[in-house]
Amino acid sequence: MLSVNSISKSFDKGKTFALDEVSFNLEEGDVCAIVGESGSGKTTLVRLIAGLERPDHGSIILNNKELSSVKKLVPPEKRKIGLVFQEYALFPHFNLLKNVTYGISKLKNKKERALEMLELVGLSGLEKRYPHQLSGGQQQRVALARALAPNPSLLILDEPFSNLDAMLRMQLRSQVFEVIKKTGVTAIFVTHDTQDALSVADEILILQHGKVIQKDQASNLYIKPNSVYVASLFGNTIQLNKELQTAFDCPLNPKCSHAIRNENLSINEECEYVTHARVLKKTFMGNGTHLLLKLDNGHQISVVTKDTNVADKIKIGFNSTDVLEFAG
Ligand SMILES: Nc1ncnc2c1ncn2[C@@H]1O[C@H](COP(=O)(O)OP(=O)(O)OP(=O)(O)O)[C@@H](O)[C@H]1O
Repeated sequence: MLSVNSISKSFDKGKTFALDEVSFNLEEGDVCAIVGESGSGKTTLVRLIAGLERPDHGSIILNNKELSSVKKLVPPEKRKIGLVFQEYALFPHFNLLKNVTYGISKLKNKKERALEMLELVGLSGLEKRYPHQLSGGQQQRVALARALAPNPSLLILDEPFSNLDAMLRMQLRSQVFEVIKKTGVTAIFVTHDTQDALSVADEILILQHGKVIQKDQASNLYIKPNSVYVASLFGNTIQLNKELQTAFDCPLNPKCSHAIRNENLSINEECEYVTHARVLKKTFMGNGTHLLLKLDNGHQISVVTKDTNVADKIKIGFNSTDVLEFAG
C-alpha cells in the first residue's frame, strides 16, 4: 500500500543528514507510529511522504503510484494524503463547517460529508462555531475531521497531542484512534512519546539519527527490543555494563550488551544475582518512589519502586531469565 524505499534526505547542501536509507512498508488499514528523539528525522520523513520535501535518494510509492523520487514529485494536494499537525492550523475566520468543507469544495454533497465527519469526531451541533470558541482538544478533532473529509488513502498525524495537557491528551488519544479504526484509514502517527505509540499503534517504527533501527508490533518491541536504546524507550532500563556485572557478580557474554528492566529488579528478595546498596536519595513520586542507590562497589544507579517505605540499606537483585541480551 505505502512503500518507502531507501529514502535519504540532507539539508544545508549535505551538511545536515536528516534521513539515511529509510525503508518500510505499510499495509492497508495499518496504524504505524514513528517514534524517535528530537532530531531523529520523524518530521522530515512524514514531510517527504506528504510531498512537502523532495528526497535526495529513493522513492515513495502509494497504491502502486510513484509519488516521490529524485526526478518526480507529485504535489501534496494530489497525493490523497490527509495531514494533522501539532498546531491545529484551522482557518480562524471560518466556522467549523467551512473549515471542514475547505478541502472538498468540489464535492456535490460537501455539506453532508462535512457534517458526517464532525459527527464522527463527536462535534455534532458545533458546526457554526469558530475555532477560537473551541478547546484545544476540540480543535484537534476538527483538524482530524477536515483531514478525513476527502477520504484520504493515508492519514499522517505529526505530534497531534503535544500541545495538550496530560488528561486531555489521554482522552483525545483514545477518541482519535477510535475514529481512525472506525474509518479503517491507513495512518502514520509521529510521536516522541512511547506511551502514545504503544497505546494506539499496531506497529512502531523507531528512528535514531535518521535511520530505522527497529520496526515491529508494539508488544514485540517491548518483549524483543533489538538494542539497549530500544529497550530504554519502553520503560526505565539499566544497562548492565562491566562495573554492574561485577557489582552483581553476574559475568555475561562479553561479545554482547545487556540490560535489565526496572520492573525486573527485586528489592530485599531472593534472586540469582544480588548486591547490597545504600539509598542516597528517595523521591516520592505518587505511584512510586525514585531511589538513587550506591552499590557495594561504589557504582550509582537509579531505580523506581512501588514500595513507599524503603530502608536506608537494601539488597537488590535480578534473575538471569530477565536479562536482555543484544548482539554487539
Ligand atoms: N529545513 C531544514 N533545514 C535544515 N535542517 C533541517 C531542516 N529540517 C530538519 N532539519 C534537520 O534534520 C534533522 C531531523 O529533523 P526533524 O525535524 O525531522 O527531526 P524530528 O525527529 O522531527 O525532531 P522533533 O521531534 O524535534 O520535531 C535535524 O538535525 C534537523 O535540524
